[in-house]
Amino acid sequence: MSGARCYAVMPGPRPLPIIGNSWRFAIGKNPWKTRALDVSLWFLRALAGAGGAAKVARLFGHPDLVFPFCAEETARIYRREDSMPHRAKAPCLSHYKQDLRKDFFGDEPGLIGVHGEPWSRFRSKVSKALIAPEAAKTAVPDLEYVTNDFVHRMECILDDNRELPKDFLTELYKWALESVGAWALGTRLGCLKDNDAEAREIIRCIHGFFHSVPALELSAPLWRVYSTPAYKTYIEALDGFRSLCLQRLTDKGICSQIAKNYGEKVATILALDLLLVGVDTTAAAAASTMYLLAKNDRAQRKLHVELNNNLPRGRGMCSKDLDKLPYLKACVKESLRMKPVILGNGRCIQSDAVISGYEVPKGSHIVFPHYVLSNEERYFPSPMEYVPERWLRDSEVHESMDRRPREGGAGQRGHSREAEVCRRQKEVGIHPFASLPFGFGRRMCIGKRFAEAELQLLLAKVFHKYEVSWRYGELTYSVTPTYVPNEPLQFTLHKRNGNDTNL
Ligand code: HEM
Repeated sequence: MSGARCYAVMPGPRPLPIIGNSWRFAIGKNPWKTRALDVSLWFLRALAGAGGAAKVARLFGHPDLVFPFCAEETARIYRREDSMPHRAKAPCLSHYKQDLRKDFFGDEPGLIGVHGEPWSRFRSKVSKALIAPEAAKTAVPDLEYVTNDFVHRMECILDDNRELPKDFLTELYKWALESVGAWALGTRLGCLKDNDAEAREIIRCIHGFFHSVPALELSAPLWRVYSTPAYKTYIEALDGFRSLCLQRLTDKGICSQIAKNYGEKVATILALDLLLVGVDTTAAAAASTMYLLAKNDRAQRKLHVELNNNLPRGRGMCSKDLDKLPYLKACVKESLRMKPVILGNGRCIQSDAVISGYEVPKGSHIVFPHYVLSNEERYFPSPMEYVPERWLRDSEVHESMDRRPREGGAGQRGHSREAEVCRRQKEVGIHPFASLPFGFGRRMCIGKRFAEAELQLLLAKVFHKYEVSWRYGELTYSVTPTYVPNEPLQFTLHKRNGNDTNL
């Protein structure tokens, strides 16, 4: 490690004797609030300086956190990771799988909250079936049914001013859960119905689960001392999801392939993991993309032109139809750049390493803060501007600009601004490690292709049918642990004339 600086001099908040740095999160004053980790990341970025790294050391019951604020360094660390990457622990979930319900999980604990050999064994069983491009492509027709039902539901829940209800984020959770159910279990769960007792029970579990995660996994682990209300809700929800997966596994869906090869137990455990991480993630991504498009007339108009020109009429959609929507895909990438669902991905290093020029001891937890990198001028010029075109290839940019409806002065000004951002983006290029919403390497998101198809279908249907507008102030966001808006998502929907033939 010659030439590297000593770990002790890496910048970071100074730990106090005995209580270290944990007290900062316990007190929860800015910039150390578990729900405002975006603020903590920008604070650490300032401490680190350009291209540097910062740390939060001596956290109670948790390894030190090291934050390298550099895309090159991120690439270097990811590329040297071993065959069994360790991610951050999810202590309460591990406790559920490995202690409380050990009789059920045994030596097949799944993917989430699992590391080392057990993770590697499980992932090698399920990886191929889930990651293969065909896995998401063949799901498109089933996902389209779910999406059509959801868009129909959106119309039904509008108020007299054509505004969506305050709890629209929960509606998005229902859509995402129904979609994962269709893909993974090959069945309809019924979450989009109002009066179905079983559906109500599932939705109660979703609420319980997602609302108790921050208290259990991000705050002081009081649940280890006594059964806190959040703990009870969480365990009840996990038991509910587990029995749902056991009862609803069918001979269709992606998990049925796993069941054929490795048995129903492995398939059920996989289904549970997919439900646990495949619902709030896609719902958050859908919420942010709708919001950013609703606030950006120019991008929304361009998207509508692309949809109008390419969506099939008189038949259902297939994966080839999604391939004709580069602008829509760019809109999703741009949303995940500005508002990534997971602010930073992590790896626990298994041996000593030099990171950003500092000696970092093994066992430290490296957090790649891609939320900060993807909102920095040096990687994405004018980072606060929503410019999906920066993700398009040259030919696609020209095509999308030519097709843009000409609407006079304001449109022209927008056009030149977006062209200028694109020009500057072309100059710096897009660093492949500056925006990594789905992670990277062997442990990257196993549901990426499915999530992309699911999002594209929903957004295509919604923005083809409606002009979506936003009549309120800027949304604020919290980490829950996904990055979601705090305020109600009361989008206003106006039907576009004659464009709902697809629904
Ligand atoms: C926009 C939506 C989504 C985002 C942004 C997202 C993001 C992520 C990220 C950042 C990771 C960690 C990757 C790493 O450590 O390198 C991850 C892991 C994972 N995701 Fe996703 N995800 C999304 C949707 C989904 C969906 C829909 C599913 C399944 C239905 C899913 C299943 C998983 C699983 C099972 C893992 C754990 C993989 C492992 O540890 O081997 N995700 N996701």
